[in-house]
Amino acid sequence: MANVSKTFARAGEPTISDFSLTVAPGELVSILGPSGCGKTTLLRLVDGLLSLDAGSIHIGGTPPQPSRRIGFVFQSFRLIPWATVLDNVAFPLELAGIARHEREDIARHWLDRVGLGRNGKSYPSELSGGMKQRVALARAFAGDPDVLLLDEPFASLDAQTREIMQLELLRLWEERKLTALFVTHSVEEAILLADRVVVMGPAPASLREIVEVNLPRPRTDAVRSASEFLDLRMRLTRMIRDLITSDPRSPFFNRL
Ligand SMILES: Nc1ncnc2c1ncn2[C@@H]1O[C@H](COP(=O)(O)OP(=O)(O)OP(=O)(O)O)[C@@H](O)[C@H]1O
Repeated sequence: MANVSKTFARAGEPTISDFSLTVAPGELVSILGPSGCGKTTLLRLVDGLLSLDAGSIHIGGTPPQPSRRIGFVFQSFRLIPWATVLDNVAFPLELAGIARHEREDIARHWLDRVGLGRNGKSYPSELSGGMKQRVALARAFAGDPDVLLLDEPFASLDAQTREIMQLELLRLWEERKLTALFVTHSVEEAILLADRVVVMGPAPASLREIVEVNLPRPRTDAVRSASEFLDLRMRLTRMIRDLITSDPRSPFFNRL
């Protein structure tokens, strides 16, 4: 994406301004930044749900448009409450016109991959938060996307489930090696997952820094105690805090 800008009519000033980033196929990029700096907006521009005011976005050479090529995983799971787990995973495949047998086979495969092979007949209300997010991940992977957009997918999970889900996502991503943009507020999560961490700040300079994460893969829990991990965590934590406390619109302006 090159020189991307987006202004919401009611906001008056730009939410995203002059944002440029090239993501390699198979790369996992984490996006960090203070609340309200435009991280979700950026994902919605990549998904084609929102239109650009300026600049361009290309995914494998073509402009974005909502399709099976792009998978989205949300913090709020967004499962269909009255559909079974199997039907939830199969639903986007149904929209894509895939025959019932085939779509159910694909859905069963991905439910197996996330450890929910026995829960296909359950309803979302019968599942824990971690299980719901596994269903959402299975649904996203079942669509066989080229690009996966994840918007704080683990933010509502308890700490232990969150750590398990991070490793689970890494396992699936390493198998499929799809291109992924992962929005998070957790510096630790951003580093653990990513090849690069993009730090966003409020407009007029949406892109503040791109940090390479040169930790070995596969990433395991042991990575969290590596000295490079701890140094990066400190550096990024300070960077985000400075962005918050130096922003005159932030309630924490000049506080620390
Ligand atoms: N549809 C919309 N109309 C008007 N303003 C919007 C719209 N969507 C988002 N905004 C504004 O754009 C700004 C960025 O919102 P966005 O949700 O992208 O930020 P974020 O970095 O993802 O925030 P958070 O980390 O809190 O989730 C906010 O000020 C928000 O109020």
